[in-house]
Amino acid sequence: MTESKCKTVVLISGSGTNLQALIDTAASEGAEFSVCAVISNKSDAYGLIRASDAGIATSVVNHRDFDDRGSFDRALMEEIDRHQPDLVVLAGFMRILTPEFVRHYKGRLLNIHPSLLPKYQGLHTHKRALEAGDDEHGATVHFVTEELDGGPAIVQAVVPIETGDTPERLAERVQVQEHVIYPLAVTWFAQGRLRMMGDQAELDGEILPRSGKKITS
Ligand SMILES: Nc1nc2c(c(=O)[nH]1)N[C@@H](CN(C=O)c1ccc(C(=O)N[C@@H](CCC(=O)O)C(=O)O)cc1)CN2
Ligand SMILES: NCC(=O)N[C@@H]1O[C@H](COP(=O)([O-])[O-])[C@@H](O)[C@H]1O
Repeated sequence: MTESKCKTVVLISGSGTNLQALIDTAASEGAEFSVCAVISNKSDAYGLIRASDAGIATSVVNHRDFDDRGSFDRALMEEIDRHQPDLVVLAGFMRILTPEFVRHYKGRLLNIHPSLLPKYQGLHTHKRALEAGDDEHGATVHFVTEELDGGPAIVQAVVPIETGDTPERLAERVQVQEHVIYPLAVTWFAQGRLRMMGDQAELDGEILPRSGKKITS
């Protein structure tokens, strides 16, 4: 990475509240990274409006326009690489990526997942945590690997589950913490403090625990 800011491309599929948190952090005094482009697989993603309002380049690569995952991912890679990013950030991006894509961005591809990984990989995590009777839930920022939501964890926010919680109410409280930990992890990467070492994450030269650095709300 040169002396200039860490160039980040953000991939979205929906509302973009995590994108907004990254945009706001990138716009703040002393920010260590910039959001240079936002790419969505869905043309109606509200996150595209958030990016446009912030003067950030946007594009849509719709997975429905391709015959298979491989061709979609190659088109996505071509669009991403036009911006020559230092880091690619998945922020509510809802497509499973192929091994080819993951290899291409290995070590510079992050995701935020709405659970305390390794619990509840995949979808519908809030509902699953409630149905399991867990007393806590949360979110995890991790490096992306071929294994779905199985990459090395970087940072986790723990959110207590409250009596009467619904998946929607729980998701709201989890997202408040997502908007804290995602900018934090991206900043660590931009500062050159965070890297992926094999199947582990390393911060300031120290291997992080399996579930990442814990932040309790
Ligand atoms: N190879 C990887 N790809 C992706 C990862 C990853 O860790 N490795 N993380 C996900 C993000 N994610 C959860 O955090 C996730 C996104 C999407 C899905 C999924 O089942 N997608 C379906 C379509 C669902 C939809 O369109 O609503 C699919 O792709 O068929 C699971 C987990 C991003 N990719
Ligand atoms: N498996 C991926 C996944 O479920 N990601 C989740 O989607 C939401 C996106 O919200 P946003 O578009 O408002 O940032 C976030 O809560 C994120 O954890």
